[in-house]
Amino acid sequence: METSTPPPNYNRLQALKAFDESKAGVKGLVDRAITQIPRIFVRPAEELAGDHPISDEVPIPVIDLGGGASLGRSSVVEEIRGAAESVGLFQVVNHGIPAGVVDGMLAAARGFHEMEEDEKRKLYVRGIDKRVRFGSNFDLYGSRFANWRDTLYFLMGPDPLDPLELPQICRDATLEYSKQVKRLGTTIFELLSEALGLRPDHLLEMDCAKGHAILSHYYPACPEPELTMGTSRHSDPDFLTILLQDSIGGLQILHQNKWVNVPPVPGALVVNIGDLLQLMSNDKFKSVEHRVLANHEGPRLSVACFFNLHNYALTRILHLLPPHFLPQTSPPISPPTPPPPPPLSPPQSTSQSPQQQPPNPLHPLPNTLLWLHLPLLTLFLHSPPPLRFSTPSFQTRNPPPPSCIFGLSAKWVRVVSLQLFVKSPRHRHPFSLTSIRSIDDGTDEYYCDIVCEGEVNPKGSVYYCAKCNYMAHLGCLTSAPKPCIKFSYRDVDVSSSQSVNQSNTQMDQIGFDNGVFNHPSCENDDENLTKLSHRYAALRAGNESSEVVGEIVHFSHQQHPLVLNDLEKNEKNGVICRGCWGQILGFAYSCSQCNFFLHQWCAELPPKIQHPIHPNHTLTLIAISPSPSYQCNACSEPCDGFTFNCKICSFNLHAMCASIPSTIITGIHNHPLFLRQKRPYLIKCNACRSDCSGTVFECERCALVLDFKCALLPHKVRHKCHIDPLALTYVPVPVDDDSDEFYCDACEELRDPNHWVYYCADCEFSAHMTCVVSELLGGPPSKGLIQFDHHEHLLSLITKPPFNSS
Ligand SMILES: O=C(O)CCC(=O)C(=O)O
Ligand SMILES: [Fe+2]
Repeated sequence: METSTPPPNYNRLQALKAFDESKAGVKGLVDRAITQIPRIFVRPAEELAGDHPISDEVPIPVIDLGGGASLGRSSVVEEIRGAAESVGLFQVVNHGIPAGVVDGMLAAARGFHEMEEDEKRKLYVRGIDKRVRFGSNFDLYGSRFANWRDTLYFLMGPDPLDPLELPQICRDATLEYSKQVKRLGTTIFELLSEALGLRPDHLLEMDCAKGHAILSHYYPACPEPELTMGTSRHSDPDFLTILLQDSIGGLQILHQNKWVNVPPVPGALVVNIGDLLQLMSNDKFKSVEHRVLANHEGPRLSVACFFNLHNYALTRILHLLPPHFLPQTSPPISPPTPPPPPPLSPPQSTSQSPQQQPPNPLHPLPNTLLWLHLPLLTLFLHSPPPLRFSTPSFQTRNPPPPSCIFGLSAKWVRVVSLQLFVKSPRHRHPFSLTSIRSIDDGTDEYYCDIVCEGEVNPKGSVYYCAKCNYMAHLGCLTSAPKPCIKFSYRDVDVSSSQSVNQSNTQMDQIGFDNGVFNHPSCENDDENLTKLSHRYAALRAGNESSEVVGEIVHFSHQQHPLVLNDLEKNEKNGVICRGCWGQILGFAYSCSQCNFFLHQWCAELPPKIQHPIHPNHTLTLIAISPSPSYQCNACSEPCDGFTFNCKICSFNLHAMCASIPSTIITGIHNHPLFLRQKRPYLIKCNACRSDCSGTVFECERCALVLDFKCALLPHKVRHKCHIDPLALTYVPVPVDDDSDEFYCDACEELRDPNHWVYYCADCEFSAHMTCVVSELLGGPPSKGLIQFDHHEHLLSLITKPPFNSS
């Protein structure tokens, strides 16, 4: 085929750039009456060859939200649960959005896309900073082929969008549709919460419906539709999408390796689960891959509403307690009484009888974190929690951390890591929270060995004992008849005085060797871990509430007991933790005789952990002074303070680095990034282009690889070098630029155009990553102050005191 073999002088980048600079989108091409599609739109031959067959065998569920006379809320919840679990997509009718509003939205979208090119050009922008933008192929320079589609994008919330920012031609219709679709989204999140066995407001309380964006897609008629795509195969990187499509069709989902049509149903809206909800539900709900075919017929219009937090947040933890992990027969743990579910859609709803209520949730939410699950955690750009906790370890290395410490890994990391390790009376070894994917023992069926013997979802996570290759459903283990014992002392049964005495002996054996304090449990059987925890528990007075004052003997400061107290109340805020060198604000352990403080989280770190990036051996907690022989295998910085260590392999992880979730979603990239061990072959970080000598985060969909530190960089910062916020971005090289030299607008030195930059699209200002956040990257400190958009104060540097255990 002529179009599949590029002519010898074909310059793809130039062609992309020409299309981009026309700012007229695909509609602009069609208006010029082309008969062949430009080569940038042609799907590569190997992709065409590897495509899946099309099938209509699987009917797409159509769910009547009105319920009808005989259907109650519970059957709607059941239908939604079935669809979200099996297909990941369904259509809803009787959804409560009036036909006039829906039609008005489609007409308004069409009105915008069919305006004069000059009018649309005013909103044409590349980059993701604008809340209102028109464009074609937002990933133009990064995708393998361009899509036959233009898009108008509005970020409607969480912060309200000034209505005057919307183009007048579609303003009223979009505002009305946005309001109605948000209301529908709220209803669907309630139903989905119930489908997970949770209180109706659970997903709403986790801010799932807090932000949404409206994308109006325009798919012009295509002269060669078989050669391209309207929208390439993808899944949505949000919580949930509600899609309005016109009657042309072309949307398909990938189900059991076949492309299945999602036929337009009059009056229906399409709902699909996004990646975040799949993660949060521990893969119970499916974020289905989908695409849109190009078509001779056109234009096709669709309006997608993405429920997402967008760039609103800085760092936020999402945790969900998936009910399918809980045996149905388990007694409820102080279940709260769920509020009555709201009506589904105003006209048809009937009041619910008690029998129609969803089953009681089995757990109080969200105060217990028993089932908090590492791979479920999602990092968003979000305002940090109160500044009580220390910086991640790589920030606390050289140079020292900003004094007003924000948390890339703040409270949530601390909370999370306490839940990663559990000890159950049913098994002698501790269990660690592990993704099945990382176990990979050659089998493809997994069973709960410890409790129910039932099958385990191969895409989910379990509590896992690596020594015995035993696993248990998260819920099975944590809802075992006797409460399971978490490694943190606070959950340990304090009744066993015998254990306390035995652990005294262990405590006496703590050794000091080459600047390394060995945790007493290093050399001993795992069962001592429990005993040690018992000792902590026995020493502690009071109960779980934050008012408690507890006392422990800590392995890193054996000479005196440490007492837990509120430094804020005692006006001692701002002291430094000897475990992680972060500032302490609020609760901490302190020694009344020495100037020695530990964050509560640092003091309560588990003595041993099993970590997904070092699965073959247990890691032991040690406290060390900086030494070239101890380098963190995640961030590659020297270890200093509390470190998890494998003696056999000389493998180390800063306690903080060990606590970073193995799945993150950051504003830097649209898809989840997965924590992976260093590859056997040399691999370069896409952002800084340096060899990844440590652990990486990678996207399974885009072959994007970021080293540990770059992946955790803030997506957006405000820095003294530029007046507007800067976003961490890859900025494509302008091909028409005569000069082949590129400069950093902050330091005015040369920059490598292949490296990511902190970028302001409005001013085309680009700065080296290191110029903006040198503190985080371990380079020379940028002088003075730095501001991150998630923290209102400027951050300054403080000097770290030398490590000294007394
Ligand atoms: O246009 C469509 O039907 C689907 C659009 C879509 O998948 C998206 O916006 O993510
Ligand atoms: Fe999509």
